Amino acid sequence: MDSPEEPAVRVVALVLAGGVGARMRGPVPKQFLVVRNKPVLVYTLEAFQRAVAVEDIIVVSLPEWTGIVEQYVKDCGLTKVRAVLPGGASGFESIRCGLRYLEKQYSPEDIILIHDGVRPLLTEEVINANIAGVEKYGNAVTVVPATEALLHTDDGESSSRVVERSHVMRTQTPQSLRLRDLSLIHRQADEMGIHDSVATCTLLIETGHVVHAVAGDNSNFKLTSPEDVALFEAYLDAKGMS
Ligand SMILES: C[C@](O)(CO)[C@H](O)COP(=O)(O)O
Repeated sequence: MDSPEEPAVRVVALVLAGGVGARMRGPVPKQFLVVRNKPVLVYTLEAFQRAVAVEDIIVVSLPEWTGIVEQYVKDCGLTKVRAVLPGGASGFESIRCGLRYLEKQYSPEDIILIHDGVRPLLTEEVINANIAGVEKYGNAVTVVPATEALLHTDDGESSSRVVERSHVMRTQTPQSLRLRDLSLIHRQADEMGIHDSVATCTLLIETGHVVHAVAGDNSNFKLTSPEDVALFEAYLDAKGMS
């Protein structure tokens, strides 16, 4: 007798575009900055659109920009984008907004890749490494090694303690896990009185879980300050993407 077919696991990108980007000091939030005729966020969404394993993309945006994002989605043929949702006051809150939607639309076993909208040079290799990491370990956090000397500081001005760099991993995104585990850590955060956390990897640790690293790459950097735009343009030239 045939066994009943397992429903296929879907891979969903949850792209965060809800930050105001104060450090960029620009006229528009950094995810909407137009670089070589295209907003940064569109480059990021295109990386998931190209990735064969990714089925759906959900965008969480600054509330007043959702209409504009929907227009970009239409104009740029981003056919995998299923929803553009208004975000909250922090990354943590924006993930919550996404989570409420995901819990209604997807299955607990589906794999969610949480990614910063301002990391536009994400590769399919890193996306696939995240999916494989979730399948093998239950979660995957993209990291790169620390290559500089690292010093601990309490006051931001002086240090008397070296942090051994071989014990440090610099995190990037995607940070990925099954929907059921994303729901679980946010439920645990509520129970523990955690109202904010820097990232999904920090929330996993704060709620008592072990995170598993997968290799990112230096081109998957976060556009944070004005100099990063020049770096982004240099990468676009080097990769022949402009
Ligand atoms: C999630 C993150 O990109 C990991 O490096 C980072 O923590 C995001 O920080 P932000 O200040 O919310 O941009």
